[in-house]
Amino acid sequence: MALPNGIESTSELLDAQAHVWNHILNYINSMSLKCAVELGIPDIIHNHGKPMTLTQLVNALTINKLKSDGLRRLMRILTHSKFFVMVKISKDGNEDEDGYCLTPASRLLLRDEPLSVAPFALTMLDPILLDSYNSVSEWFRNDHSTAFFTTHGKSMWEYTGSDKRWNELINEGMASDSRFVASLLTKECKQVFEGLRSMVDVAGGTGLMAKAIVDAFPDLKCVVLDLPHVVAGLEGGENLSYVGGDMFQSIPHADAVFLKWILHDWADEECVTLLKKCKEAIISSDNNNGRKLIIVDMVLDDNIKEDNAATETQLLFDIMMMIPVPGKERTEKEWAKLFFNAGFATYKITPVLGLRSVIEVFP
Ligand SMILES: C[S@@+](CC[C@H](N)C(=O)[O-])C[C@H]1O[C@@H](n2cnc3c(N)ncnc32)[C@H](O)[C@@H]1O
Ligand SMILES: O=c1cc(-c2ccc(O)cc2)oc2c(O)c(O)ccc12
Repeated sequence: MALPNGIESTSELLDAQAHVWNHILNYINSMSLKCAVELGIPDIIHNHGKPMTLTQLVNALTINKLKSDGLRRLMRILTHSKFFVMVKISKDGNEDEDGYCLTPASRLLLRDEPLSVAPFALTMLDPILLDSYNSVSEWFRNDHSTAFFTTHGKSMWEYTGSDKRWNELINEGMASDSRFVASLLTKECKQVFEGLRSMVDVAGGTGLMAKAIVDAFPDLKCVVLDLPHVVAGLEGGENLSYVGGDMFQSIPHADAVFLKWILHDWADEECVTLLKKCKEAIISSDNNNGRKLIIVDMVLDDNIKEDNAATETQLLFDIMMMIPVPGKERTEKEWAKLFFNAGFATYKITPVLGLRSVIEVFP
């Protein structure tokens, strides 16, 4: 049999086939992870307090006991992808047994872990989002702003306002990420907030981030602005208040404006409009540490590093920002262009949040 054009040897042919197969089946890694979170496997192993055998795991889970071999195979792929490790448990006088333990990655999937990413897994792998990925080629041919719109007939934020389950899922997802970022920001980036008297968290969701910031900086008053259905019924406190509204129309005045995971939702034109509104909101502040935007978002590497997991995750986020929302992840050059087009003079990037950075922007 002739080799396909451009393939020079049988081994190159077989490597190419394995590469394609791996990419076709890669979603099974994501779905296996989702299944483990839904079944509560990390929590059950954690609560067991010591390595757990397959039999113990089957007995502890509320599953059909006839499916224990399926569970063994699920645990095998998840152990291969470093969510669990197997250790030998010695039994008096008998052969050793294998037991499953958690890894740093599966500790982040525990439900009661304050920094849990379980809500992120369940939201990102919910059919509401996954269905949109089946419309991507259709979206490339039509004039809709997102594949989410092609699938559901409305924007993701409109959908959130019309579906209670999805609204709760997405708000809990955002809140869990805010817990994660807040715990790092208030420890590692104190100087960014020190001396501020007022701040608006623009599109701040249900306000978890703002709550953590006012708790860490008691002299700071924070307003959370988000769409009316997101902040409906939420009660503020001494230093925290909520405003329902449209950030493209008006933003309350303050020393500083905080934007976490907002600008990556929007195309350049909307970002410049929003940045100009943010500038209007801070420009009259007389606070020397104020008159700034504090942005939490990704800064993509200019040079794509091959075989680098961090680069790949950033590129996956960039595609994710194209499917439910009309957004993108940006390189430093792309960020700078937005800031200068919106009339800002300087910016400072502090890469302290793993794949994301804190960007301070000054008029
Ligand atoms: C990706 S979420 C980020 C939420 C929050 N900043 C965080 O990081 O947890 C985007 C937020 O933008 C809000 N949003 C979308 N369009 C908006 C608008 N026109 N005005 C105000 N908020 C808006 C959504 O309701 C949602 O809470
Ligand atoms: O569609 C999403 C989903 C999220 C999300 C879900 C669950 C979490 O625990 C965290 C985040 O985040 C998004 C986001 O930040 C965005 O800008 C657009 C879409 C989504």
